[in-house]
Amino acid sequence: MTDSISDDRSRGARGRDTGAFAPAEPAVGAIMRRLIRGYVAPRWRLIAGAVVAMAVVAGTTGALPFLMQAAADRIFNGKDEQLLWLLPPLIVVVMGLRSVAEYFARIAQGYLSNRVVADLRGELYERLAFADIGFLQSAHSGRFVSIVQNDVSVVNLAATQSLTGMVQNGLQVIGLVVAMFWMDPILATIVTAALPVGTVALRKQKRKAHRAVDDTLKGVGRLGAMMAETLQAIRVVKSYNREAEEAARARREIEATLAHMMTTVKNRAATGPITEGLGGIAIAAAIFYGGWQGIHGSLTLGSFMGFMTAAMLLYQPVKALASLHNQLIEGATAAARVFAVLDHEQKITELPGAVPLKPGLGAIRFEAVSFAYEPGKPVLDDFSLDIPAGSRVALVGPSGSGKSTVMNLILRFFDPDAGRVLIDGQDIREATIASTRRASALLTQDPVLFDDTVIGNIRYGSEDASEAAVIAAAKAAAAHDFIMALPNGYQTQVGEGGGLLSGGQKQRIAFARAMLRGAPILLLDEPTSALDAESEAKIQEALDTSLVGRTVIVIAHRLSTVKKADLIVVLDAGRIVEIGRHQDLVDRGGVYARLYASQFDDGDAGAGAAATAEGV
Ligand SMILES: Nc1ncnc2c1ncn2[C@@H]1O[C@H](COP(=O)(O)OP(=O)(O)OP(=O)(O)O)[C@@H](O)[C@H]1O
Repeated sequence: MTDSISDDRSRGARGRDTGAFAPAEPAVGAIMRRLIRGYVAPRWRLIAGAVVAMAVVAGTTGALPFLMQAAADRIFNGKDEQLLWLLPPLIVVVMGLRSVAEYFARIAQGYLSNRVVADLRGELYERLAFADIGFLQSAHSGRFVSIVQNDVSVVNLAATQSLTGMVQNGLQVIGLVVAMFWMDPILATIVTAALPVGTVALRKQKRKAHRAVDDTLKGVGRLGAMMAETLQAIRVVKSYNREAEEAARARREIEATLAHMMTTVKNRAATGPITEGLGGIAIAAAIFYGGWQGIHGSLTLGSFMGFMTAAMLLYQPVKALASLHNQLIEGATAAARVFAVLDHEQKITELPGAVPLKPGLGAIRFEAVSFAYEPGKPVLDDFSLDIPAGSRVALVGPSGSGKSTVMNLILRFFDPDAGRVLIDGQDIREATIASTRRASALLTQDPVLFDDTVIGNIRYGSEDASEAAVIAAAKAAAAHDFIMALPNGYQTQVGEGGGLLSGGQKQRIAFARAMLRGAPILLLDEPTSALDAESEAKIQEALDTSLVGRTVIVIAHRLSTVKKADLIVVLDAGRIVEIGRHQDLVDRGGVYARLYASQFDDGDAGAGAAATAEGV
């Protein structure tokens, strides 16, 4: 039993990975085609320029053996003095041309690969921002960060660079092989016979290379998740003296990832002996055959030297091609993970003829709604509820009874499995997503502030709002006075997550943001539960005065805050077990009455409640 508990904990949120980013062994060809078609081909002009530059590099490389042959045959043997004056400047011109072409080829290649990275990152970021909440919750956010940052870099390093490298080196190989066959077809056959043998040997490495890279990327993703979690939870980490354990946990992951990286390194290094071994045999055979022909046949020293120059020059691009093959697999593996995120099918989508939700007063209706986050585990079961416009409704019930889920469905974060949710008589599934969400303003238990100024945070989602409107919203949220007392007033930077403000201040800024949005529906997910009595009283007062006419749904554990609600909905296991006004429910003596009594028997709850008894 103990073991299973510790297993669960070590996996926990830290180990979450649905496997969505770890496709089976990727079809390298298909992935490369997609990468080329979608990201490389649109820059065809640049590619054309790069190919021309690479062709010049290959052509000038192929010309060098001929120049060597001419030097040996006509200058040394033929004593051609005129050529002696001509050849060196010609070599300088050829080499100069080669280096200029190489310079442009490199710039084009660098731009192309970085462009692909930029495109992929932009697309991923956008896709993640629009992704379903359910998908985003399927893995730690650190893993998504790692895919955007790390996996995409591997696509760049391996896929696009190796792709251009393959073109460049491939052209050189073609140039040199053509030159060799031109010079001596038999010698050329001897040297190039090694090429197909090497190809077969390299293919065998493919599976190993894929696994190693996949494991490395997963490890880096886990490390990213760990780091994000440790930093976010740093106050808890320190207060529990867990710094050393957190560091040790990260170190274990780093060491495991290092082992996977070393497999990749060994795979890459293994291409050396394969190409070198085969290259050595080919050159030895060429020397023997060439030497034999030199002694017994008609092969001149110049022809032999020219040929051997070509054979030696061939060695470098062939070696590069061999290691690029491994890099290509690495890049394809990373690209497959990136594409898995890009291809994730959204479940919350708009119908083809979706229309904007007509602005109304915020009446909400649940019609026989059933919903489960996971198949077979129903959270709402045949749930029907009518919330008239402008009313204040409190959702109460035990933890896990489905209160937040009701809000998730109003915001269309998820769709019901059965039944309908209507806002002002319109099925929200038939409306556009943006207009549905515009109908509500959400205030969560844990207020979310961005690393921006106070005014930037209040204006979030209402960027066009005037300064006067911002101030009016801040006043309605009882925030104006403390904002004015901040060092730079509305221009004060709030720090990461609003870390430079108190919990109550953050909540009031978040409330001002919700007020500024001017939505007819306000969803309050226990927004005051973490506040001190004074902050809570201020927010309650603001709620009472500023929200007249709006539909307010509040989730509250402390029942003192819901006494004035028009309707109290008591949930249990996804069903409404009681519904009515406070006094009616107390008089009925059912679940609510018992919950209420238990809270007021409890000394703490009673004391906390006393200050806010005039709540919603
Ligand atoms: N994203 C999710 N994926 C899977 N299950 C979930 C998810 N969110 C909630 N649940 C489950 O759905 C049930 C209802 O959760 P919900 O958050 O709606 O309850 P709640 O009444 O708001 O609880 P609390 O008062 O503790 O916030 C719970 O059993 C919870 O474990």
